[in-house]
Amino acid sequence: MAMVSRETPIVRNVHNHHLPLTFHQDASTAIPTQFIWPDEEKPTQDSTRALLCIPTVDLADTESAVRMVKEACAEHGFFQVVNHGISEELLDDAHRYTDAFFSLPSSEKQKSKRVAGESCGYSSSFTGRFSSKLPWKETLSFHHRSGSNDVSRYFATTMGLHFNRHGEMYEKYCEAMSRLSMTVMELLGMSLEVGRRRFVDFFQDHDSIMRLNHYPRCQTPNLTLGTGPHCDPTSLTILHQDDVCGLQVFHNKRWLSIPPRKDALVVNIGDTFMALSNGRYKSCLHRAVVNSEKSRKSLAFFLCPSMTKIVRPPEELIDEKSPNGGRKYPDFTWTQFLEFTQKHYRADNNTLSAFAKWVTSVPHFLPGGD
Ligand SMILES: C=C1C[C@]23C[C@H]1CC[C@H]2[C@]1(C)CCC[C@@](C)(C(=O)O)[C@H]1[C@@H]3C(=O)O
Ligand SMILES: O=C(O)CCC(=O)C(=O)O
Ligand SMILES: [Fe+2]
Repeated sequence: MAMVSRETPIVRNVHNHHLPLTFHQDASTAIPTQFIWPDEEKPTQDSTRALLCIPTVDLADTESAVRMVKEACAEHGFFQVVNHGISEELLDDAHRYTDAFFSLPSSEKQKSKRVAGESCGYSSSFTGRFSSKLPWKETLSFHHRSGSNDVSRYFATTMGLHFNRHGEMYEKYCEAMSRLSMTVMELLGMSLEVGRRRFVDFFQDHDSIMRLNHYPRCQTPNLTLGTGPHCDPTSLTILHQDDVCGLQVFHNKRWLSIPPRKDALVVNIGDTFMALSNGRYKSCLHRAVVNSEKSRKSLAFFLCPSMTKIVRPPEELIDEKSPNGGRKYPDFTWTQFLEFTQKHYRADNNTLSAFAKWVTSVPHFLPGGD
């Protein structure tokens, strides 16, 4: 049986889940068919070179920050922030601990295996969820509620006491991401002229998700994707890339790479915030490509409202005279939308509109319904 090199995820044969399909990456060995994406979704050579220079928002200059956020979010929903207050030491620690986790033997990582229907835990290539278009990645996701010790408890209980320090560090990282999310929510509130506190108050009791992405290098990077094309269904994503290029945004009908910048955090609007802005701000299609030279990591913090809060735009953003009473999307809760993305749908650029049709077609699901 071919030895599995460290760079390649272990893929359980998706047809009979018990037979691990191991394979060794070399020039002659094609990757398993489950990882090969359809031709129309495969990354082409030119897309790895075309760059998207997203606005660099200096959080120390509020006036220019509001203006730049407004322009970016109305166009593609992506910008990067500098002077964000997250120390280089904390960012380095987060990457170092992430390297340590993904370097563990698969048997250790499987201890935190994602449970079906749950959005947290460890997953290698999502073999338990999808049977084709498998992403060339392994991930670890966990919940973070502000002021709780969810994260350190998750690591201590799921991974064992020798992971206490991981948990404490990620708890600190998530608290820092929460604080930064609120700063961005102030800018979004001011840019939409609904007031600095409007969205900060809405997300006070947020129930967010932290996701660590590890993309092993791949001998045939043009056949697969690290993360397929999608719009984040969440409200706001704050992402730190390592020094390897891979994040791409679909803009002006082209896939454009966002070059990594160690001192910056990439921020993007998700579908839930697009609904909160009544469609004025865009949640944008993006993906992650892999390469044959180096593995890549990204740390993504997904801000999500508390599970039962009704997602409804401020009155100021609703023009009653427009069709549908001025509403672009129906009321919904994040619980409903998250379940939709986990059970019915692989997130893509139609997720929110498909969800809007689904949630209004099932009246007893409507919040406040009987
Ligand atoms: C709520 C979430 C679901 C996903 C993780 C967070 C926000 C982004 C979502 C995701 C990354 C979109 C692309 C597909 C997905 C399956 C993935 O590649 O991980 C999505 C995540 C998920 O459903 O686990
Ligand atoms: O790894 C990246 O750069 C992007 C990952 C992403 O889009 C996600 O996890 O939602
Ligand atoms: Fe994403």
